[in-house]
Amino acid sequence: MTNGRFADLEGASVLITGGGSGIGAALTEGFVAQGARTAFIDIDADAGQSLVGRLGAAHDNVPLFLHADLRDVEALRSSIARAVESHGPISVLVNNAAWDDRHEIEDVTPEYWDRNQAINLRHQFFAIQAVTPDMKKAGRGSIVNFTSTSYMMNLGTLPVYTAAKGGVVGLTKGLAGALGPYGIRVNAIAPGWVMTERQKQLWVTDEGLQDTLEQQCLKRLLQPEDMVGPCLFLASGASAGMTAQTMIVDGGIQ
Ligand SMILES: NC(=O)c1ccc[n+]([C@@H]2O[C@H](COP(=O)([O-])OP(=O)(O)OC[C@H]3O[C@@H](n4cnc5c(N)ncnc54)[C@H](O)[C@@H]3O)[C@@H](O)[C@H]2O)c1
Repeated sequence: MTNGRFADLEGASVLITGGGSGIGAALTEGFVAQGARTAFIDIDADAGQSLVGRLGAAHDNVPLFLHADLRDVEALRSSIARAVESHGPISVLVNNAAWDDRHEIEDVTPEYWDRNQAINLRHQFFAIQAVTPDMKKAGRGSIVNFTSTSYMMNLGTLPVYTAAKGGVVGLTKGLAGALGPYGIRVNAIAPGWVMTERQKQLWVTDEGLQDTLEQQCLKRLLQPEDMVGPCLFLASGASAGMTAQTMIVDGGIQ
């Protein structure tokens, strides 16, 4: 896949949440390939270390893996502080981590609700809160929040997740308004169905794939790498006039 070259990302200090596997790992690799000083936070130590090993063998700018649970706001804050210590003030934040758990309405407890929102919505706000003081000082910064087309699709199997993903769009627009005067841009990416290992292991069925391909304009399944170009574009000065937007990357359904 060709992602092009975004010269201003070379040497940029980039932080990606959930960057150890799935779409996040493709994003980590994409930013490393641009020459960015890339840090990623993930709860999965094995995935994080193996990604560092793989990318370290191919690139000089080895990414920094920060092992933390993003539901723990203090752990998130201290991970961000470590990224800043190693790479300098963050100029690009990618809020990617999520947990697309399925649930029945009657099984959702207040504790489940809070846990779900903590990984699907809350950490995005607190990561933004932590990086914006430095971005304000620099007078620039780009934030990319991952939402999902699922919140527009009346899916019945994961309403707590889709509520959070709808919230990501509201968060994106609200913070774009608050941070635009400081030169900080906040945009979102809404992927369609992307064939990560987790999707293949847990949710893919022949019928689901067939339905998706029938609905998509593009008659191929989306891969994690399909999210990289759009994210690099939103992170870089190539999109300097864009903020408060949600870019849909779903092969043409919405
Ligand atoms: N894959 C899809 O089809 C799809 C569709 C629409 C939207 N998205 C969105 O794209 C983004 C990436 O999705 P994905 O499919 O790659 O997800 P994934 O589940 O494959 O990967 C998520 C990553 O986040 C990490 N993570 C999960 N919980 C964490 C926690 N508490 N603390 C720290 N790290 C944690 C995981 O270890 C993993 O590396 C998400 O925001 C998701 O909602 C994905």
